Order: sequence, then C-alpha cells, then structure tokens
Amino acid sequence: MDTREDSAVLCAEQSSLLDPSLYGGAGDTLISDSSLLNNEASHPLKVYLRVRPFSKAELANNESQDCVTIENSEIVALRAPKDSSTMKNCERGIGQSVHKFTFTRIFGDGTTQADFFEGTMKDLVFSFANGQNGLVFTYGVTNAGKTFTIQGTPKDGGILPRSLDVVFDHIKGRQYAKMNLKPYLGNDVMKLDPSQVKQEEATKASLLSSLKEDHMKTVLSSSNLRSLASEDAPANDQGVDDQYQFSAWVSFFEIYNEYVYDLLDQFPTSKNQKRPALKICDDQLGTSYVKDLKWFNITSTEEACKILQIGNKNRSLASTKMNQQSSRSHSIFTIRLLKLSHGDDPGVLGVSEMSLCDLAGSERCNKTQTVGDRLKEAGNINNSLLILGKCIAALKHGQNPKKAGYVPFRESKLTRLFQPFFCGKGKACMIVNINQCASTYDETLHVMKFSAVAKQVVQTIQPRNFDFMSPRIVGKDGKVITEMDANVSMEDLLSEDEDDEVDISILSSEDLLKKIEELKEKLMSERQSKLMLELQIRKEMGEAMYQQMVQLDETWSKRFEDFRETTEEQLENRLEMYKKAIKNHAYRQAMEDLEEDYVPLDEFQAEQEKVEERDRRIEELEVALGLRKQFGDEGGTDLLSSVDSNSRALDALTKRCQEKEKIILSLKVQIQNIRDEADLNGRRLAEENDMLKQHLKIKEQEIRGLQNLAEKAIQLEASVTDLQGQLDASRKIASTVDVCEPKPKKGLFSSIKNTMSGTPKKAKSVEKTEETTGLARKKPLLARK
Ligand SMILES: Nc1ncnc2c1ncn2[C@@H]1O[C@H](COP(=O)(O)OP(=O)(O)OP(=O)(O)O)[C@@H](O)[C@H]1O
Repeated sequence: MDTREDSAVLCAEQSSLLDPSLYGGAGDTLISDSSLLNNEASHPLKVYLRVRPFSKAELANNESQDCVTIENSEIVALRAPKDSSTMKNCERGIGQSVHKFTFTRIFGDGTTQADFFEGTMKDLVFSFANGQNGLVFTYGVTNAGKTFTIQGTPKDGGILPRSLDVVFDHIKGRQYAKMNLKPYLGNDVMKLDPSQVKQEEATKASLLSSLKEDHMKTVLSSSNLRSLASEDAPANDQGVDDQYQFSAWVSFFEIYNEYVYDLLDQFPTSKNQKRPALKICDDQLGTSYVKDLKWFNITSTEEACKILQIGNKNRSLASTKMNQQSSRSHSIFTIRLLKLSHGDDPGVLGVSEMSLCDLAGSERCNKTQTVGDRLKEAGNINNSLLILGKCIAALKHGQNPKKAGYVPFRESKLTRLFQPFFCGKGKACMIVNINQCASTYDETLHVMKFSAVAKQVVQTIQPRNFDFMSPRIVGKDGKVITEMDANVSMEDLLSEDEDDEVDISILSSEDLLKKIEELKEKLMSERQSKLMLELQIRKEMGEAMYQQMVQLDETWSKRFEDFRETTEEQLENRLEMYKKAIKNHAYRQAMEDLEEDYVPLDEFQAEQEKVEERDRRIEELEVALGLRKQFGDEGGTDLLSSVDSNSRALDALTKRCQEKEKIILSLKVQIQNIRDEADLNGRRLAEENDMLKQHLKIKEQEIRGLQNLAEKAIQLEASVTDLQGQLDASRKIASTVDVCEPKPKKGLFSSIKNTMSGTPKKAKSVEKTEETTGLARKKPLLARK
C-alpha cells in the first residue's frame, strides 16, 4: 500500500525550482514577489466561483428566477426555484431552500476574461514562471462555462492563452533556440542527438501543418491578449537575467472512460483503428506522469494556441466518431518550462509545470444518461469526479491529525495525476463554473456543496533542497548523463506501491535484479497476507452463509407449519360442512317419506270397520251355504235370497277392495320412486366424498413437497458445515506456514501452491468431526420437521 496515501496530512513531496538561491538572484524581476518563494506555510485551497451570464435562449425560456445572488465578493446565496427537487424536499420538511457558500473570490456574470485572469491566475502564473508547479481545474455542470474560462474564444482568450502570454513575455529574448532538450518522464530532461532533433522538428511541422487554413483563423492571436493583458505583468529585465535561458514545451491529453489519450498524436484514419491509450507511470520520486505522451516545443503563444486547436480538433473528431460530446472527457493541457544555464550546451537548472484541466460536466447520470455506453461513460466520468470528491473530503478530514486516513488518489486516473499537487508538488486552484438557470438548480447546488468541501482543504508546500530535486538529463537511450544525487536510493527510484506501473527503462540491469529480488520477497509476504485475508473472508462468508441457512430453515419450517395448520383447518371445516349437509339431507328425506306414507286415522278406522263387516258377512254366507246343503232347496230359499243379497254386497265389497289394492299399489310405486331418488342422492354424496378424498391427497402431496424443501435446506446446511470444516482446516494449515523462512523462488511458490492445493485434503479429517457436529445440529431440525 502506498504510504503516501495513508496519511491525509498534505505532505510535501517535491517542488522543483523552489530554491531561492537559484531564482532569487539580485535583480531577478520575478523574485520581487518574494512571498512565493518563502518556505511556504499551509494555505487553504483557492476556490474561485465564476457565474456565467444567461444566454438569450435561456432568458426566453424563463430560466432566470433569481436563483443566484452574489452578496459580496466572497459570499453567494442560492435560492431554490419552485420546480426544483430542493424546493420540493424543502416543502416536505427536508433541507432548506436557501444555501450560502463562501469562496476565495466570486466573479459575477459581468466579469471579463481579462478581469478573471487578473483575479485568479496571476499569482499562479508568476509562480510557474519562477519555477513552481501549478494546477488549475474547472469544475461545474455541462454548459456552465468551463471551456470558455480555460480556452475562451479566438477574440477573447481564456486563462490558458493569457497564462502563455505572460510566460512568453517573461522569457522573451531568453528562449533557448534549439530543440535538443526535451521533457522526459515526470521531472527529467532528455538530450536529443541531431537526428532526433531533426525528427522532432519534422513532427512539429507536420503537426502544425495539420491545422487547415480555416482553423487558423480561429486561433487566438497574442495581440488580442496583449490588449487585455495585465498591466502589472512582470517585465523582463534582460540585462540582469540573461544568464538563464528557457525552453517551453506543451502536451495535451484527455481522460475518457478511464483511458488516457494523447490529443496531439496522429488520429487513426481507419474506422476500425483504435486510438492508442497511454499508461500512467511513477518516476523516481513517485510522481505520476503519462508515459509516451508527446511534448512539443513552442516558441510563442500563437504556436501554443495552434497546438491547442489541433488537440481540440482531435477531441471533437473522436467525439463524432464515438457519438459523444466534448464534455464527456477531462482534458489536460500542460506547459513545461525548462530553465537552462547560459551557453550553447546548457545544463538544466530546473523544470516547472503548469496544468490546466477542463473537467467533464459534473451532472449526475440519473438526469442525463440512462443506458448502455452513455451510462458506462457517465459512470466513469462520475467515478473520476466522485473519487476527486472523496480525495478532497479525505484531505479535509485528514487535516485533523487524529482523523488522518486513507486518501484514495489511486482509484482514478484523474486523481492519480492530481495527487502530487495535493502532496506538495505545487499550487493547486479550483475554478467553479455555474450558470444561473432554474432548470439545472439541483445540479448547481451539488457543485456548490462539492466546492464548499474543497474550500476547506489546506494545501501545504514545503520546498526541499534544490540538489535533491535536481532534474536528471538522460541520453537518447534513456540512460542518465548527469549523475544522480547519491542520496537518492533504489527505494526512491521505484514506488513502494505494488500496483504502480513502474517505468523500468530508467533502471540499470543490476538495479533491476536487486529490485526483482526485493519484489519477490514482497510478493511472498503479500501472498501470505492475502492468503490469510482470503481465509478470513472465507470464514466470515461461511459464517454468514450458515446464519443465512439457519434463518432460511427457520423461515421455511415456520411457513410449513403455518401452511399445514391452515390446510388442516380448512379440510376439517369442509368435512364438517359435508357431514352437516348429509345429515340434513337424510332428515329431509325421512320427513318426505313419512309424509308420503301417512293415512288419516278416521279413514283407517272406517276401512277397518268395513273389513270387519265384510268378514262377518262372509261367515254368515258360509253358515247359510251349510244350511242349504243340510235342509235342501226349500229350507234354504230364504236363506239363499239373503245369501244373494249378501253375495251382491260381497261383490261390491270385493270391488272396493280391488280399488283399495290399486291405491296401495300406486302408493308402493311412489315409495319405490322415493327410494330410487334416495339411492341417487346417496350415490352423489358418495362421489362428493371421493372428490374430497382426492383433494385431501393433493394437499398431502403439497405437504410432502414442502417437506422435501425442508430436507434440501438441511442438506445445504450440511454443505455449509462442510465448508466451515474445510475453512478451519485451511486456517490450521496456513498458520503452519513459516512466514519468516527465506526459501528459493520456485520452492516457495510451489510450496504456497502445494499448501493451497493440499488444504482440502488435510481438511477432510476436520470435516469428519465437523460432520458429526453438523449432523448433531441437523437432528433437532429434522426432529422439528
Ligand atoms: N462568462 C461567459 N460569458 C459569456 N458567455 C459564456 C460565458 N461562459 C460561458 N459562456 C458561453 O456559454 C456556453 C457554454 O460554455 P462552455 O462550452 O464553456 O461550457 P462548459 O462548461 O465547458 O460545457 P461542457 O462541460 O459541456 O463542455 C458557450 O456558448 C460559451 O460561449
């Protein structure tokens, strides 16, 4: 881990050309600003606010709702317009509708480019010309005026051309005419041989020729600036200061989707060709720089502006090819000034650097981006800005020594390049651009809150001895020509951070071998600590999974129980209902049957009497028949006549009996019908009963399914237990690894590999004991089920 990041206290790392003995010579006009070269104490990060005027279209769209009120040169008030989320939240009782912010200085919408340059950049540019490093970055939502502030228009240049103009005014007449000393790595200088110089000249000519005539017209001319330039810009006193000469170089690159692209490199002509992405490396002092970035020697502001224009053209070409807007990337224009001794073959006395960074719009992705590449792009932009915000917050937080903590500079390309400036490399300043539109109020408020935190960051620059910081001159093969300081050790040459991409071309083979050995040892210990960490994580994950499984098991058991209870209850209710229905039906049927068979008592008695009467008559007739046979016809005539009359009565009775029998028969038929109907109802009831039984079976199947689920949960629990067993075994094995004993390279690697691959085998014995405990744990669960 980078120890520099561990401390949030703004450390001093380097600040080239800060030795007053080199720049403080009597009569050096720039040194008149002595405060710049004092052993500088801490000072808050300068944060300037620039408010853009409304465009005609914005005024027509009713964007002007008095959202921004500048109270004085340092305080601005923001009032939420009625349709903003801030106002809606405020109406709900969350937050407030008016916010006040303090800045180093506030510039209203009437500020001219010249006034803005005067008020913000003057000190920084003077410092740069004096050998101090500087960084300026603009922050704000899209369309807030960031590019306008940095680049300006051809007629009215921004801070970049104005800074160049001041620098060229300062070095006028003292420019080193040759191109054979060129910036190299972070802070060094490469001495080019004549063939390289020719190549350098040809590359520059080819680059400048790529700017077509029509573009040339849009290039800012230095005279435009001079008319507006500061009157108190430092004048050059050549008579006194001509023992020095200067060489100015520029580079221009962008960070898009976390890739660094050189904007001054030839743009690929074919559609299938990708722009080559550049790497960020650390130099011998741990300062990050963009490797293989193209540097161009410039001799005037016009030349620099042409190069800026070419870079802009490449940027917009990339934009159209990729269907993106310019504001989607962060662009960084850097000027390096080499201070050289006098003569034809000068020595390099120092290198200073000033970077102007036009950050991408800070709008959040929920407003503007939704899907696909746009979301990825927005994510990357927002990530860089988020990390920048985190770094600034961490720096602010770390100012309290008790709270010093990790500053995540290395988490984005942008902050990695900004890091040296927050660690003492030079002065940094932030320009916040806002518009006053009501529709972007919420985003603007977000920007202001960000800058409020930035404003509290305290920057410390502690200059070191110049000898220590002396830039090295290297030959065309990259080998050092001028000796390095003996105090600079190998540790200084390479960054401590394993993640850094180290530019190994700066080391000799012995140094490399030594470094490889050190790195191997570091790798071993890192691997061991990683292994321990992995084991710890595995253990924690195992425990978390086990907890989850137990919870899952409990939840399922509870759900299963609930389901079983409700199903049983439902079935019992339905059974009761059917039983009641059957009872009712049987009762009704019995009542109906009873009604059908009912004969009134009077009728029954009358019939009974008639039957008795008929039996009596039959007896009388039988008696009369016996007498006739005994006493002959005469004796029986009377009797016969009475018998005749009796037999007629008998016939009548028989007829009536037959009628009654018919009635009885029809009654029997009716009874049969009723019985049939009862049978039918019985059958229906039996069918319903079958259906109910089937329903019960389905419910039972569902219950069995739930039981299976519960069993699976138990199995999962068992596997968690196994995992935990393996984990414990691995931990035991890991603890036996001897971290201190140096071992041969292959032996150690293979030993770690063996240890790692052997872990599960050894863990088996532990597994068995764990299995039993696992089963023991499972049993209560099963018992519950
Ligand atoms: N101070 C100003 N005075 C007049 N016009 C301005 C000012 N600031 C910005 N503008 C105009 O506002 C518009 C947007 O400005 P600019 O392109 O600089 O915004 P930006 O923040 O760089 O946007 P993006 O992030 O999308 O690149 C331009 O037309 C520019 O000319």
